[in-house]
Amino acid sequence: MARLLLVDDDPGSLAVLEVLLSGEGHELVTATDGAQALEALTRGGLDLALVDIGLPDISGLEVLKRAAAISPGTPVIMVTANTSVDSAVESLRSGAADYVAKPVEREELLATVRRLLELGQLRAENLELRQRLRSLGADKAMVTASPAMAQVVRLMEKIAPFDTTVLFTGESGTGKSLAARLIHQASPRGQAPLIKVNCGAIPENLLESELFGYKKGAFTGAARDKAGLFSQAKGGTLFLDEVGELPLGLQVKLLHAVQERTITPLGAGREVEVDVRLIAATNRDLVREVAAGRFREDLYYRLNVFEIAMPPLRKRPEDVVLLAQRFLDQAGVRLGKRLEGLGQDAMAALQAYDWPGNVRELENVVESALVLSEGRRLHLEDLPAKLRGALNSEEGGPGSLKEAVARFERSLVEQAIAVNGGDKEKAAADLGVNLATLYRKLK
Ligand SMILES: Nc1ncnc2c1ncn2[C@@H]1O[C@H](COP(=O)(O)OP(=O)(O)OP(=O)(O)O)[C@@H](O)[C@H]1O
Repeated sequence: MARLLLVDDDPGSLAVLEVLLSGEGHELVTATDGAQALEALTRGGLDLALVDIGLPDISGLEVLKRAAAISPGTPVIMVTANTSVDSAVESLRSGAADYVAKPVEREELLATVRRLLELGQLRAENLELRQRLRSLGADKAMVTASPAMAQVVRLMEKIAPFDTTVLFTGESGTGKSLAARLIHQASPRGQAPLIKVNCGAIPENLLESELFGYKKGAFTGAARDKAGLFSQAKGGTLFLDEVGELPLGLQVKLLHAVQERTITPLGAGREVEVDVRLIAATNRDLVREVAAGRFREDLYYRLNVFEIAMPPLRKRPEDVVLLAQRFLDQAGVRLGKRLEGLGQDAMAALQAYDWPGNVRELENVVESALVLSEGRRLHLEDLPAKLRGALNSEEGGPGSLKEAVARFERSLVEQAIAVNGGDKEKAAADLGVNLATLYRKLK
């Protein structure tokens, strides 16, 4: 049995909610304005709140926002007065767990309430899972030396435990897929499958049956039932990569699946429930795609409940050398050719380049350089011409290598000092130089 708070200033609407929920065996607490609602939330012990968006004193959205502070464990369903996408979207953005539109339909309401109560239970049982991303070490799997990436990891840690839909945006190769995997692993769904669909790579006519599955005889060649990716991801996470490439017709079907939490396999007479957390990624500007009529606005808002923008590599210079070192080690193990590390000249060149292909390009550059390398360390001559060019053209003219090396050394020293909490002696020890050298490099 759960305790539900129902908030509506109209006695008629309140009664409707009470009737709809009466058969479920929950304890119902009612409030007819914002002040009463906040009072009830402050008293606590509520598993769920249904809040009408239009209240006489403080708006439903305001109640929603304050509820997050007063009673963060109580998910809020907003009851929106009409079918206006705006207020629904605004609700989701302001932290509502979901919304239902008036007139409230029984099945939809009950399904939403049940889902959120189940989720709440999971949450309570798995509170310690919130810590898992940390102990799992996102920063071990992901290089995150830059402030921009540290911020991304903080967001990931916060949202991993919840079923919130996440949209990763960012250029190709910035690590969106890796981040999606880490969120999945750190979530309560981490032991269940993570299924990845590349929406741009599957031909349009196959995509629907891939996603939703089909029944035997649904079309010529359908010799037996086939579970779609939604079903394969049951209990786990469905990762929709390149979601911006999804054809419009399928966008409608995806929206339906996200909204109703049901899908209909091709040729099936009835809908089946889906139980997946959605993570989507795109390197397109979806706002522009919406404006151009290529992406449905309602789907965009459903996916964009929580957006994480992956910064391009050129915006996080602190990560470049660390990533290169990691890739050099990994490729070394894989190819059976271990090197001692990166030469100063190679480091400078890696830092001077602007990495249009981001981390993936860096990974490829390091691996090919490793294959070519003949020394104990990776050097400038092992790197592709585009990188050597970047280094030479940077300040134009001779002396630029020296400057680049100096700049790089300085950033390395600063990083070491930061890592050691400002302790220069420890930083010097880490870098294998004495204190005097460290001060000289800083100058
Ligand atoms: N911060 C990071 N630390 C370590 N490895 C990373 C990091 N970011 C990305 N990588 C690695 O770089 C490669 C590219 O990353 P990924 O495939 O996640 O990018 P993406 O943004 O999903 O690309 P696309 O949009 O093309 O699908 C992968 O091998 C990934 O493991």
